[in-house]
Amino acid sequence: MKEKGLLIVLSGPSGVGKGTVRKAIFSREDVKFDYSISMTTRKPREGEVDGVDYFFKSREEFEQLIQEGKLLEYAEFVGNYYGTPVDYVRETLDAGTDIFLEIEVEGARQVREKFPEGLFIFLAPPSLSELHSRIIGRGTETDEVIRGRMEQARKEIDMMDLYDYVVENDEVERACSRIQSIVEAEHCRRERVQHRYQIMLELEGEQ
Ligand SMILES: Nc1ncnc2c1ncn2[C@@H]1O[C@H](COP(=O)(O)OP(=O)(O)OP(=O)(O)O)[C@@H](O)[C@H]1O
Ligand SMILES: Nc1nc2c(ncn2[C@@H]2O[C@H](COP(=O)(O)O)[C@@H](O)[C@H]2O)c(=O)[nH]1
Repeated sequence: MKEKGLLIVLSGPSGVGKGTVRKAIFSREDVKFDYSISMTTRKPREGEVDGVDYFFKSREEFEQLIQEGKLLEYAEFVGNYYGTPVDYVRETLDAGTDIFLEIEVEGARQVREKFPEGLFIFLAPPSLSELHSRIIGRGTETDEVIRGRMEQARKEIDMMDLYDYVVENDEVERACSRIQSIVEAEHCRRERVQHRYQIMLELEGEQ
């Protein structure tokens, strides 16, 4: 039977650099995993493209998707819905390809319940003041939204111990390399477990 792909979840507070790090990882030539494009009811930012950055939906459309069980997880984050289409994730994993989700903390908690065998990585800021500077520096949110996201960030940072790994995003390329190393190490660990299991089966067969 074909081995399933690895589900990789990158989470962390808004503005820490998840999107920046994810794009930098996917621009590397040796990357073999796929990216799950999320659904959202947020309005597109300048330059964002439907079907590339997100699938942009109305609230009615999003609620319909929830009703139909089309989302692996979803959360309402500072006034908008965000969610992961379940079919694409399952098909990719079944095809033996790793899939990468970049989602907020409540969604990550839901994914953990459904896929405890996934790899959960928390991207942490060097400090709260640096997080604040980054989110302001991006220049995409109003002051009110920034306040909401910073408030949320304090709660999210409190949950980082629930993750398999915490990676500091001090410098983008360094954070990418750390994440890639973690994924490689996880693959090696799984191969060892699988190998051990096969040997145990052989031993049992001999008895
Ligand atoms: N290591 C870094 N050092 C300095 N600035 C960074 C670093 N990583 C990201 N940034 C900057 O921080 C800002 C926020 O980054 P980004 O949009 O990737 O965050 P995010 O976690 O994806 O945010 P959100 O969750 O709101 O989508 C951007 O302006 C980005 O250029
Ligand atoms: N629970 C989910 N969270 C998601 C998903 N896709 C993105 N996100 C997170 O939402 C916030 C805000 O994103 P922004 O693009 O408006 O800045 C951020 O933390 C994203 O990581 C998802 O499918 N599910």
